[in-house]
Amino acid sequence: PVPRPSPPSSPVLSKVHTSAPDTKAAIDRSIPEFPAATPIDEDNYFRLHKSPPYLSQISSDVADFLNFHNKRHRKVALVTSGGTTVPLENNTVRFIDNFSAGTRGASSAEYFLENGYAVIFLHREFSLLPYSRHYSHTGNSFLDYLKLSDDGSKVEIDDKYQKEMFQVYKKYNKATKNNLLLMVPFTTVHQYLFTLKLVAQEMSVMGYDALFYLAAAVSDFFLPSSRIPQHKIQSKEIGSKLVVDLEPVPKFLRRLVDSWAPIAMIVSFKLETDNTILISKARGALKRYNHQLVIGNLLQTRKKKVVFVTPAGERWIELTPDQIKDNVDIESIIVPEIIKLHSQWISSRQRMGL
Ligand SMILES: CC(C)(COP(=O)(O)O)[C@@H](O)C(=O)NCCC(=O)N[C@@H](CSSC[C@H](N)C(=O)O)C(=O)O
Repeated sequence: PVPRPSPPSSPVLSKVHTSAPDTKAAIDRSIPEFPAATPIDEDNYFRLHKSPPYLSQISSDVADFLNFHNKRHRKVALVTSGGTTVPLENNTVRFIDNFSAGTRGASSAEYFLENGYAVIFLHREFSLLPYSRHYSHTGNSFLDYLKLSDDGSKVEIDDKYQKEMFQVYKKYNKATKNNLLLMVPFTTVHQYLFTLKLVAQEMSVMGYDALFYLAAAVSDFFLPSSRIPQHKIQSKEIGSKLVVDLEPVPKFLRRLVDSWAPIAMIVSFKLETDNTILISKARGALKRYNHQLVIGNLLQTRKKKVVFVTPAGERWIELTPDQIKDNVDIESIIVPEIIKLHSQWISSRQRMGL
């Protein structure tokens, strides 16, 4: 028997960082102008833009991770989380950001792990992470959870946090010790699209055991390499106003469903702020991309209710006042529902002999 590779002792962090501007991939005037969003030109985006320099590192981390879980017939969820940025200069001083704290993705990743899935967490670098989200970005410093020992000789966890932190740490420890969580960062929409395409294509080895859960807040417009200034835009040069001429981001969801991951189950999120258009926009996305589920949510109420939109119709999931009072994560209800749908998806494909 092939000796089992011993799992890494810490969450496999692709040893890459994405938040520093990649000034080397500077202006490339040789890249022709092209409208990025027409279906025919979508792949031009990938053909004509340079992929992030660290992608081969991520590719081997993902391949090892998938190989490890494929051998164990474990389902794998690709959870995307956080907002993508659109840099306005190559030496990025200004960028357009998409709102997302990363709660939806980080919390959902925990519930996928708790339900036996392995998770590739494709996340905005420095946004909320599974498990540590309970103690970061909370307005407190992590030092607020610590105290000095009675004899003052060392630091330890403050007693009032022991019980809850013990539960969180046990789950974190199980995920990391068993190589169940692979953390893959992005910052720009460019990095996100190249990495999503790479991971999606590698996940085809998982067949129907692959699930895509697209909670990242993805930019709809970007500044093509052919037009991005190299250095910080000088206000005196542009006079009183800055005019930014953006292109639509390639409709990657169409590429994901049609070509990168044609047999996996794909769940996307539709974010709106106007309740009167939420369901129609979610239905529109489902019809346009022909994937399995769109979860609609309003920015204002995203932590309390969401709507599942499938070809069969729509169904709201809403926390009760008691659940809100008890700080129940809505993802603790969403994720098991999705897992049920994933099992049904797999059996239906197997019944059809696909
Ligand atoms: C971002 C939130 C609201 C979570 O918030 P935090 O917990 O604070 O992180 C998430 O639930 C969500 O709606 N994510 C999806 C947001 C999004 O950008 N959705 C896109 C669909 S994916 S981008 C798809 C692209 N436009 C295309 O058509 O291919 C959209 O609404 O249009």
